[in-house]
Amino acid sequence: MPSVDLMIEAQALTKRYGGKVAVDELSFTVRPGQVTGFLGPNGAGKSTTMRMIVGLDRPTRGSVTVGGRPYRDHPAPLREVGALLDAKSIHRGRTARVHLLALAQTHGMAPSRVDEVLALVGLEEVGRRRAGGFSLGMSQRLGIAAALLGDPAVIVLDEPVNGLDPDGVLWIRTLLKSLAADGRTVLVSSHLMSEMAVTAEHLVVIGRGRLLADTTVDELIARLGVGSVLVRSPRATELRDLLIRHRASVTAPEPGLLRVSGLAAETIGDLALAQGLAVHELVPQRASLEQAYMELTRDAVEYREEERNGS
Ligand SMILES: Nc1ncnc2c1ncn2[C@@H]1O[C@H](COP(=O)(O)OP(=O)(O)OP(=O)(O)O)[C@@H](O)[C@H]1O
Repeated sequence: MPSVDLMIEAQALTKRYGGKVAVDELSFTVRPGQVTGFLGPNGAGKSTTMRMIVGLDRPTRGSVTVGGRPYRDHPAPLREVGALLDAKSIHRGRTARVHLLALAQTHGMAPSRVDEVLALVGLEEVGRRRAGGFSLGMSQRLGIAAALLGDPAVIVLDEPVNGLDPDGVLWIRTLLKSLAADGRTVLVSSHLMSEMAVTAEHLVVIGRGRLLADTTVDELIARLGVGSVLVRSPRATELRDLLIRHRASVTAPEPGLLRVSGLAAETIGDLALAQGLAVHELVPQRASLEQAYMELTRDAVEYREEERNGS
């Protein structure tokens, strides 16, 4: 188990490739003990940011540190930061075990750790098979094994859910949560809000290299007004006053219709019944977290920018 809590801190982090700004003045903090989801549409700059975190790319301006210093300045970086950036970037002719053994040897880790991490990611049966023949899902697991080899306090995974079947998705969700529960700092990127909403507690959302949100999942849901209930009632005005007295926030999009946040549908129905107020419709708006994310990132979707540039 890692003994230290290490934060990832980006300050005005900026990366340019020629005329293209991939990451633009990005500042955020990733804390230990929770899974932080790193979200953004394709081309938002997530991979570039992650490469800078682990020293594979240099910032054009600004900085990113792990535990207060740049990754390159850590004496034994693999023991502090484990990363999966590109699951297919492995020596295809090597077996999974040999791949991990080579990593362990060059970083002064015990060979016994290789079998531990193979078991941890469910690859013990195929450890002696060549990695070149692995499916994307198996490669993802091998990449995660490599990231966990040094028992690091900080884990950075770029799109680890890609290519996994539903069992694999559930497995990784459970793994990430348990790594965070151990007190590790876990940063995981995805372009799927629905997956991050059930995996992460904290979210950093970027679009076109810029920060769009740095908040908890619950706060984001509240801020974007999702989790509301639509209530249709012939006595909407009285019902509205009643719900406000129960600390709900209520808007009236049209006569006879209320949009209520802060109370569950069941509570609204019970309160209305107790006051003898008829309710004709009571519809929880659950599916809209993904929509809210689309709304948040709408202007940041890469192809729109290209459309504008091309026109
Ligand atoms: N080596 C590079 N040279 C030039 N441009 C690059 C390079 N790496 C990334 N970019 C550009 O920087 C922008 C951000 O890319 P990045 O891969 O970081 O985004 P991402 O959020 O990880 O996207 P995706 O979800 O598609 O992986 C993109 O416009 C990309 O084309």
